[in-house]
Amino acid sequence: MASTTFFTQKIPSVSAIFSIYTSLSAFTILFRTVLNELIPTKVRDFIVSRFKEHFSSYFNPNFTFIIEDQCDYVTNQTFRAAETYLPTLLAGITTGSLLVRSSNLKNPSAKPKFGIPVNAKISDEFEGIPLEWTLLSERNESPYQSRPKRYFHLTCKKEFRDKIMSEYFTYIAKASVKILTSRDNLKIHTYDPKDHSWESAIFQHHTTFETLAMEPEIKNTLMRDLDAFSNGKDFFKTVGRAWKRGYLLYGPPGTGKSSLVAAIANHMNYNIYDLQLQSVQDDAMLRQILTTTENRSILLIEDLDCSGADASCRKENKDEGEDGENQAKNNTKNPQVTLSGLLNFVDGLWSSCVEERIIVFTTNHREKLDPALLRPGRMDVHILMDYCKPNVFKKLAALYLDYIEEHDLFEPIEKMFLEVKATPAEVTEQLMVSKDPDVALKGLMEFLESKKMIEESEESEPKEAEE
Ligand SMILES: Nc1ncnc2c1ncn2[C@@H]1O[C@H](COP(=O)(O)OP(=O)(O)OP(=O)(O)O)[C@@H](O)[C@H]1O
Repeated sequence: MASTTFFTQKIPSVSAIFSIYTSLSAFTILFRTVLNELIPTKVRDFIVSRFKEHFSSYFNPNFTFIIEDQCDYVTNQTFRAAETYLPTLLAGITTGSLLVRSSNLKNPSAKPKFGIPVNAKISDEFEGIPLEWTLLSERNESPYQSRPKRYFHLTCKKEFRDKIMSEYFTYIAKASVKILTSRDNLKIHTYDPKDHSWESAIFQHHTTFETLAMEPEIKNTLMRDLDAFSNGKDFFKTVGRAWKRGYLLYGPPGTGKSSLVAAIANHMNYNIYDLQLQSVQDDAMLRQILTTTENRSILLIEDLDCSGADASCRKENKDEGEDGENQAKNNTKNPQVTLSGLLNFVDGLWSSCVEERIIVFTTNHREKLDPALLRPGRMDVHILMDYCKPNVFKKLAALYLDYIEEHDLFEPIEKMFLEVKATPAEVTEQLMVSKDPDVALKGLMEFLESKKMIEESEESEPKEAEE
């Protein structure tokens, strides 16, 4: 009897349950309607997302590091290190795809290189800790960048977070430096103003210091200077200077300025960033462009006297009678890359944002450059690439004519070089006419003689006019 009373007291009747359910449903509908009516969608989404985030992070055993491609307006060096290091782990890739690239024009049958596709997961292990990398990409909202924004997710168990933070990132930074130092292909990057990004190509220039004809003393001094620079990390730190070196290569067209840049890149194993200053809108853009270059690289700015940042061009236009309106038009093409903006990179605070950097300026007219660019400390070394002289000729003859060291025509040709202005480019053109030294050297001698006659007649022309 007691048990019957218990059951009749504790278990509600079906009608009672139904009425509770109806009331609850009505309350839920009412609550949802009030929520929808009173709280704006954005606020609701925010509350829901925070709620989810809180609970998922509470229960999620993993921790994720996010490594963006850019930070503080410069390339994120951790991103760069990961990009270099991860292709060595492609055996651990768990997504069913891989990028295959082959850009070696020298050897089309060379083994292709493999890259990381977006969303692919790559496994790594650090001191027994399993890790997972993912490359992600999303639309870029920046007005200066049309390329997608890329970033890595690195995931590990929460308990290893501190160890990864303190040791693993340093480990991949060191590993990437090792990989870059032993890379077999150099790259040349050119800035694309439409896309606001650097376009890359494999750099296959064969010129080395061996094949470059220069006065031996200048060449040896330059090579020693480059080696001291590359081994000089501690020195630059001790004396409190940015680890960079500036070279100004000047001389007439065809004397080997571009060839020398190639020889420096091959000697140092540095990539080249070739920047046309005319394609840069203003100093802010210049800063953004230059801070997205990598360490251990050459920044090349050719024909500096015509870059627009240098006052000489504008002055020249003025001298040639360009009126104010035309000058203004030209200035809108390149409104605000100023000399001081450029100097800031050569010498100022921004010059230290990339490490182990060589900056090379070339010009055919050093005398036209703004004196501010030539002041001590701006460019560390000035190198004149001059017209061909006997020593340079001998080197070119040896290179082009099967290591020839002597020939009857050497003496008269060497004498000619003391009187005639011929560039190494002109000389190599003559030497390539034949593999037979008699034919090639005879052709060169005739070329120099005809040049001498032209030069003499040009010199006498103004005198005749005066008479
Ligand atoms: N010093 C040199 N040693 C060997 N080859 C040279 C040298 N100078 C010029 N040449 C030859 O001439 C070609 C043109 O030279 P290069 O483009 O390097 O000259 P440049 O001074 O940079 O000319 P520009 O001022 O017109 O750019 C080179 O590809 C190379 O074949």
